[in-house]
Amino acid sequence: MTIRVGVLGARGRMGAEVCRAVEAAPDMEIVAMIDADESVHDLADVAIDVVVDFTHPDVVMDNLRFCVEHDIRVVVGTSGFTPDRLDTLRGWLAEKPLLGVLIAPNFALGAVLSMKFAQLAARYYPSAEIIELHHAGKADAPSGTAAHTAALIAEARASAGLGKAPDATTSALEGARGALVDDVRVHSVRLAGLVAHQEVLFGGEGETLTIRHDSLDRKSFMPGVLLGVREVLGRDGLTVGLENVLSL
Ligand SMILES: NC(=O)C1=CN([C@@H]2O[C@H](COP(=O)(O)OP(=O)(O)OC[C@H]3O[C@@H](n4cnc5c(N)ncnc54)[C@H](OP(=O)(O)O)[C@@H]3O)[C@@H](O)[C@H]2O)C=CC1
Ligand SMILES: O=C(O)C1=N[C@H](C(=O)O)C[C@H](O)C1
Repeated sequence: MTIRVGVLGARGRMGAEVCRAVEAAPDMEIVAMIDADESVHDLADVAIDVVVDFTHPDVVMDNLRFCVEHDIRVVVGTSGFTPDRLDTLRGWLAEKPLLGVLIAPNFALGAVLSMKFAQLAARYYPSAEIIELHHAGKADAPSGTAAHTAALIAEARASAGLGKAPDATTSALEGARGALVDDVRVHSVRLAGLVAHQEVLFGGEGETLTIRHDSLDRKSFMPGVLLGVREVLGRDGLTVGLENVLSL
């Protein structure tokens, strides 16, 4: 069977790379390429198995609502998913129990592994902070990957009974200590020349541990995206995180 794929955000940095990867995949074909000057509603008359969304946090929920209403499975790379948004999506999917949506904050294998490593390390260190570094064209901060990593760290810290990280700061310029995500400090760097990078820093008695991942090319995301397209065909309901597909 050839998987018929539609790409939303097809002319963007990620969307264009996804179109190339799908075209090169022996078991997939592109049946629709939609960008900002077209509408997701154009998919209504297209025979399609999976939509891949790499658009913008402001539009991704409308795209998802349309796809769920039209019984189309979706692989989502777009960032901006808060717990509220995930709950809304779960509500829509509850009405369509035979439909699947996969959302992955990061499709790069190394990024998924580094989040898992961070989750594992978090219980052992009183201090944990995240530095995420991206290209200057990125719309949102902090990154979806950093927010997901912070949530995993916070969960691990809570189940280990760790309280707040030590921090004697009593005076600081606004932003100097980063943003608090689930009580974890996240610092966002935007720099021309970068692609997508993250460091998770842990500190304890006389030692630090740094877990760093670098996406040096958007090709790094493609094996994960193609895996997601194949997997979402057989998965009903909402899956968040490629770690679940990889059974990590
Ligand atoms: N999960 C992952 O592994 C990764 C996730 N991302 C995320 O993917 C998203 C896109 O990133 P990136 O490709 O760099 O961004 P780009 O801005 O390069 O691409 C987004 C594209 O979507 C288009 N677009 C905007 N609104 C719509 C719409 N309603 N329907 C269809 N297309 C639309 C944009 O058009 P226009 O420019 O005209 O507005 C643009 O061409 C971001 O949220 C980013 O964080 C990125 C890399 C990896
Ligand atoms: O905008 C990007 O480029 C990326 N966005 C995702 C995020 O917000 O985490 C994934 C990756 O970091 C690249």
